[in-house]
Formats: sequence, C-alpha cells, structure tokens
Amino acid sequence: MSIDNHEFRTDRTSGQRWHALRAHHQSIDGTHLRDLFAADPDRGTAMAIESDGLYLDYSKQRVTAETMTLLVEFAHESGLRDGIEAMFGGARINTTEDRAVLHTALRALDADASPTVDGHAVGEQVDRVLHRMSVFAQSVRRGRLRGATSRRIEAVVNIGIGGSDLGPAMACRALAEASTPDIDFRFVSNVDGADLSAALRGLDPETTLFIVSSKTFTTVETLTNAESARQWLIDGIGDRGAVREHFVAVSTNVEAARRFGIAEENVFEFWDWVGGRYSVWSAIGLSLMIAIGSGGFRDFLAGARSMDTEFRTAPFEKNLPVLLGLLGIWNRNLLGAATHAVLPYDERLALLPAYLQQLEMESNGKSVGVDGEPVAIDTAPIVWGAAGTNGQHAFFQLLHQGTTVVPCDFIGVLEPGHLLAGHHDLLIANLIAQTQALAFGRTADEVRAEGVAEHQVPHRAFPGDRPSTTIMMDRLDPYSLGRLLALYEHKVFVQGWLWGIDSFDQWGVELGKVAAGRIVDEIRAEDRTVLPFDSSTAAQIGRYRRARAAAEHDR
Ligand SMILES: O=P(O)(O)OC[C@H]1O[C@H](O)[C@H](O)[C@@H](O)[C@@H]1O
Repeated sequence: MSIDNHEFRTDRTSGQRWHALRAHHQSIDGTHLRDLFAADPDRGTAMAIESDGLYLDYSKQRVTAETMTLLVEFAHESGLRDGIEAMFGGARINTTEDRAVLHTALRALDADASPTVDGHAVGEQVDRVLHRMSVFAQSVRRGRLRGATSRRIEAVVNIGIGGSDLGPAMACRALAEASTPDIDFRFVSNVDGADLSAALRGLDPETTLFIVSSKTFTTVETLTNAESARQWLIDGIGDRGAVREHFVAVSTNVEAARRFGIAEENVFEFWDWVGGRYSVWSAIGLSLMIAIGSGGFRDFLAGARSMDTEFRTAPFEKNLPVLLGLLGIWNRNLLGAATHAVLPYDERLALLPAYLQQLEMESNGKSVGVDGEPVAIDTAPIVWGAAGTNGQHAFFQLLHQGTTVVPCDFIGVLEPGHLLAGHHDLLIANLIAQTQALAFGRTADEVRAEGVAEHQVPHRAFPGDRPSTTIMMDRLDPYSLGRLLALYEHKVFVQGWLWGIDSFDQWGVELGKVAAGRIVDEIRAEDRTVLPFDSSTAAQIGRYRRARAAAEHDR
C-alpha cells in the first residue's frame, strides 16, 4: 500500500485547524478548572468514556467541549485516518528504515486478511510462531521439558534489554496472580554484572532455562549477559548438552542466535516489521506465555486486538487512543507542558512507567520530521512516574505546588489483586483525592478560614488547575492489560503522526553505543593506544584505567 507523500509532511501546524486551536487556547487561557466545573455540573460524566472494561475520565484536563472539537478536526485535517489505515495495511510508514509497522498483525485473528510484507503473508508467519511458542510454553509449564540432567524447569531467566525486557518484565509482574506458581521468573537486562548475579542467586543450573531475547542479537548488554549465563551453566553442570537444553532464543536474527550455540529449533522468530518496544505481543512475550499459559497469552492478544478495532473504527471523538493522544498534544503544544507523569495506583503495574517511558520517549523523542526538516513544534514530553501511593510521599509536592505544571495519567483498577481488607478502599480513595486536589487546589481564603496563621497561608495554599486524566480498569487480567498497552501504543501513533515524525526508528540510541565501543577498546588496550578523545573523556578513561590496574595489582 502506498500513501500520499503529503501525509508525511512534517509541519501539520500550517493548516487552518492548528491556527484555530491556538486562537481558542488564547481565549480560554486563564480559565481555572474550578470555573470549568462550575460552568457545567455534568462535566465529570460528559467528559468520560467507558469502553469494554476501561473508563477514561478527562474532565480534569484543561479543555472545553470546543477544545475537543477543534482537536478532533485537527486530527482529521492532518490525515490521521489515512495514517491509521496505512499502518494496519502494512505500508512502510517507518520511512527512515523503510519498514512496515505491523505489531497489530501479531494480534490479528484472520490470517487470510493480513497484509503481505516482501511477499510473505504476515498472518501465516505469526500463526506458525505462536503455535511453536504454545507447544514450548506448555511443555515447560507441565514439567515435560527437562534440563540436561533430566530435572524439570523451575526457573526462567529472560535475558534482554529495552523492548526485549521491559514488556515481558512489566506484564509478568502485572499478571503474577495468573501465573504458574511452579516457576520462578527473573529478568536480566543491565550489563552491570550485579544484575545477572542477583538474578542467578539461589537458582540451580540444573533447573534453570534461559531465554535470550534480542531482536537484532547484536546488543552488547544481552550478549555479554548471555555469555556469562552460559558460563554459569557450564560451571554448574558441565559442557555436554547444557546450552542446547537450557538456552532458547527469541530473535529476528536466527543465524546470529545459531552462532551463539542455540539450536535452530530453539529459536523463536519474529520480524523486522515489529519494533522492539512494540514486541511484547511477539515471541518476545515467550516468558509471559510460560507464566500465564498460552490461553492467557491469547487473551492478552485479544485485549490488544479489541483496542485495535476501536482505534480503527470508533469516531475520533469517542476513540480512546485518539483522545489520549490529542489531550497529550494539547498539554504539550498548547499548554507547554514539558513532562508527563504516569501514576499507576496499583502495585501490579509498578513497571508500567518504565515501559511507557521507552514506548513514548523512544518513539516520539525526535526533532526531525519524516521529510528531514526540523520539526515545527515540540514533540514527546519527558515521561516519568512511579506507583501510587509511594509517589505522594516523594515527588507529589512538586506536582501540587511546583512552578512546573505536570499533566498526569492516574491509572487504577477497581478489583484488587489481593485479599487484604481495607487496603483497596484507601488506595483508590488516594487516587481520586489526588486528582481532585490537583484540579481544584485550595485558595488562600479557604486556608485562612481554617484558622491557619497568616504567615503560613501562602505556603499552605494550592493553586490547583493541574490537569490529569484518570484511567480506571474494571480488573487487571491478560485481556485488560492487552487493552491498556494497545491504548498507549496507539496514543503514541496518534502523536507521532500529528507531529510528522517517524515513531518507529530510534537513531538517537546509536551514537552512545558506538562511543562505548571505542571507549571500552581504549580501556582494555594493552598497548595503550591513545585515541583522540576530548580532555574530559580522556581524563575519565585514564582514572578508570589506573583504578583497574591498581585493583589487578592488589589481586
Ligand atoms: O532486542 P535488541 O535488538 O537486543 O534491542 C534492544 C533494545 O536496544 C536498542 O538499543 C533500542 O534502543 C531498543 O529499541 C531495543 O529494544
């Protein structure tokens, strides 16, 4: 499928709708959320949408009905509908890498209707690998897969980084209740040996299975950790057959995995039309499938699929990902918010902020448009966050009274993931209370009326007017988690499209990787070659080399 080049132009702010939005922003600037709620007693329900177990309340955003209309018109004017169809249809919308973007095909049902990439029917490839994953996951869960010494697998260690770690690690934690209790799941990502050492602590090599997850199978952190894990295994049970029985790989680069020593039948494939940060639905989710079973994993895919359908078919004014994306554009580009907080009020979702950080910042942290020109307006904000209520006792001070306005997504789950009485009422009450306090604040007069000493009044007043969206899930299960993650994926798509950038490349991570390669060579160079580094870099390398030499001497 080809798409009109004009859709790819960077600057979507030259159109009429953008000008209308700016004028509208000026006309409502200074209208406090208190006034917006006072003007419309039904605002709290009018600006909320419920769909298939997800409730999205954006009434505490600094928007009016007219704002939403203009934002939706801006999306139409910018060809968002065509963009969505281009992605689903397999167009090569990752233009800088000339790749299709088809993570949605990983969860589509009708293989026959799926797109073709380079002459291959995507759906058939997906089904084939899903089937292999299911058979493998089943054999691990049932204890049929035996290690080199014929003992059953009791621990699964996923070695991967970035998209090959954050998705499965986050989802395994979120769905731990639905996981098999017979297997211990651990995730290793950092090249810091402390990470692998901690993950291996207490594990028995005879009962441990490693999944080396790397799209490219060239990532230095993952390969270094995999080498050390292999050594640990061989030290524990000897060389014969160990790697073959205890290592599987997930990669698009089957040949490199084979060179590492992993038998081809133990490599689970995926494809370059799946971006790393969009890959939890692919074989990268193998650890998750072992944890929740192939039925659970299929529910996870079904949840995402239901969000895909909504994204493709719902009118923009009722379309959850479109609304979330447009609200982000409003906050970033009209209100000027440079950061965005994600605050899950559920311990199960504790890793969601880190996952969304990669999804949003690696996708949309760009300053050049698809046409190669500098972007005309700001792109992705800094995404950060932590699970509530912990954040309330740490950084919420700034959210309430700092000079920076930080739009927030509060995410809660109606059904608790435990049986302890009383906790959940408190947790949810805190979530709701924070959104209320941020929106409405407390005026100096209200503080005074409580008899607070005059010198404290300015310190104890809260400006309010701090925007937030609340996403309330009915429950947290594989299906609803799939919906939530796909919601954010498509939000990122909407924003990337409207900013005119390629959301699916990540050239910005390359320079540091190359530099690290040169520096490690220099650190390890026996002949002390002196490369032309700047004085700061050279001094730091020198200091480290001396410390390393001294430590070696002491040993
Ligand atoms: O899966 P891999 O090829 O090992 O890549 C792991 C990660 O590293 C890269 O540097 C990218 O920044 C990420 O997008 C990717 O997910």
